[in-house]
Amino acid sequence: MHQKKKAKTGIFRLLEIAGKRKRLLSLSALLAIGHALMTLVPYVLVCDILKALTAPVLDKVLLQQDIFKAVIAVVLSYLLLYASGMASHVAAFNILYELRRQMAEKIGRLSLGFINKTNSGALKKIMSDDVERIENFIAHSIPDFIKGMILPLITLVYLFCIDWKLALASCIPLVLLAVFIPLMFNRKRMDLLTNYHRSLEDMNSGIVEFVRAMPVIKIFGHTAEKFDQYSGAVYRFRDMVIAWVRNSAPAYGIFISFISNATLPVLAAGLYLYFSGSSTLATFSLFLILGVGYIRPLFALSNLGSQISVINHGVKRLDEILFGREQESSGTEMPEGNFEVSFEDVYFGYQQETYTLIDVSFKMPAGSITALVGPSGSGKSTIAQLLSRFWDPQQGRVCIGGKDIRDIAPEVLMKHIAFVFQESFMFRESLYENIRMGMDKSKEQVLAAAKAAQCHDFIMQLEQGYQTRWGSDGLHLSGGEQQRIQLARAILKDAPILILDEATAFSDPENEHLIHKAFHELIRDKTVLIIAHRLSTIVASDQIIVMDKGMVQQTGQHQALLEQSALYARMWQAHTRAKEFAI
Ligand SMILES: Nc1ncnc2c1ncn2[C@@H]1O[C@H](COP(=O)(O)OP(=O)(O)OP(=O)(O)O)[C@@H](O)[C@H]1O
Repeated sequence: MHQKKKAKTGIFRLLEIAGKRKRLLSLSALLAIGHALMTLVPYVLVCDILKALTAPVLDKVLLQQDIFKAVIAVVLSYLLLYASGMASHVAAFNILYELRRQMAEKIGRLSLGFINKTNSGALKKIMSDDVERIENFIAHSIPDFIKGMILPLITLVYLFCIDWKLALASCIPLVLLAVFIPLMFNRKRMDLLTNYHRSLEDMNSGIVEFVRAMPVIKIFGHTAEKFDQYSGAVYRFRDMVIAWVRNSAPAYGIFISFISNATLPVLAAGLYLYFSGSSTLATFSLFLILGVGYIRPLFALSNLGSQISVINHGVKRLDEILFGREQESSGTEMPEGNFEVSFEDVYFGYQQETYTLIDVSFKMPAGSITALVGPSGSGKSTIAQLLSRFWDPQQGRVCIGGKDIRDIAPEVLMKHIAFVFQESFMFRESLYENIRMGMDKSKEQVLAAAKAAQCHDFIMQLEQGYQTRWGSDGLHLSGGEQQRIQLARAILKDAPILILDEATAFSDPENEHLIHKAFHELIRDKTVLIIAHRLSTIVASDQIIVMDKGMVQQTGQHQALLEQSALYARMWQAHTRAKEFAI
């Protein structure tokens, strides 16, 4: 079982993640410090040059040497910056790779239901955008932060060595900043920042939904209403930004003006000391440059607060996946050759307080066909999802061959179950790979499955046949053709237990005939669970389970159910009437 350790949060968690590349990051930090030192050298030399220029006799050799040293320092400073950036980027991209790999592995161990429920856009955002931000922070912000802290410190030490009185004057803006910086990072501002990110996300999701759903919105004439919903999110974002700016502007303004006007105390003190004869022009000039310039790197720190807030948000979402509850399994083998499925007193709810399935019990003998029917929302798909362990029941057991599926290793269970979904998921690969799906099967087996699923003919009509890439220009497969590819995958998998979820829902009459041919090939000798709305497709099933409001209302064969179940009889009548209407 996954033990959730006492998790670090926010920036501490990020440093923990970054710690995996401690050596490279330390190297980057050392190089960043070297760069900071080198950037100081030309300024120090300016002081020497000024001294040389104001000396009674001009020492040209010394002057040339200083200029040469300054050029070397500038070159070295850039080389060190480059090396530090390289090291931090290599570390960051390795961390990025590691995080994405860990997340992909973890997603494979999370319950399929969790993945199904978590919107794919949100998962993409976490795996792509949030991880990217972490890379950005490690690659850029950590070196900037080190530089921002070290450079002022070294400069001040140096300045104190030259002239402690002028150095004290240079510290005045720093002291004032120390007072005002906490004002910038107040609790309210941090809350506003969190809300800012939330409303930004709302607005982004709003626009994606608005654009994606445009055909439906137009057909149903909801453009104005949906636009209002979207523009509502935009207005909320605007209000949020205004509130944030209002809160931060005063402290930020003070921060910027201190940095920009840091010259004043040095200028005043420098003029006084120069005219009173306690300081030289060279020293005064040095303080005018360095005693003011040392504050500039602090600029980089001014954005740190908002960056940390972004990172906190991203790291939290990342950890929701990395520390997400894994499916429990004591993981043993499948019962040898016995593929009878049974639901025993199963209670299941998506939310804790309400049950979607209530005391569901039934048996599917090995090699038989069981159909689930019932009104929309009665729990048919949920039963299918429980059998393939998308979720675990809160009470009761789902068994294969008498063994609780929680006691079967997930990968072993998956090997024995094939699921034909309502929607066809196609991958950006060749049609051949779309059928093979990484299974260890020969070319002959793939082709045989495609033929049995009635795909072979339409695939061979394509210019590149099986090598045609899904997503390539000009390739269009109808819904029925995509479903037949799904059936080919299931035939190729040849799993003993098969779940068909409304597999004929999208087909046209010609496709339906082909799909039925493929079906018969697929279901031979299998334990089959079919969820079908078209009752005519399941009249010959070995048993039909009538579901109503999450409960098994009646179980039996078609003829018997017509007499015993009023609900089934009504559904059958509605179905035959619909068929007559269609004729
Ligand atoms: N991921 C989910 N999270 C929360 N509730 C869900 C989820 N999936 C389904 N439900 C709810 O569970 C109930 C049963 O849904 P289910 O999809 O199992 O019914 P169904 O009989 O298959 O319906 P349909 O015939 O319309 O597909 C419904 O009220 C549905 O809203």
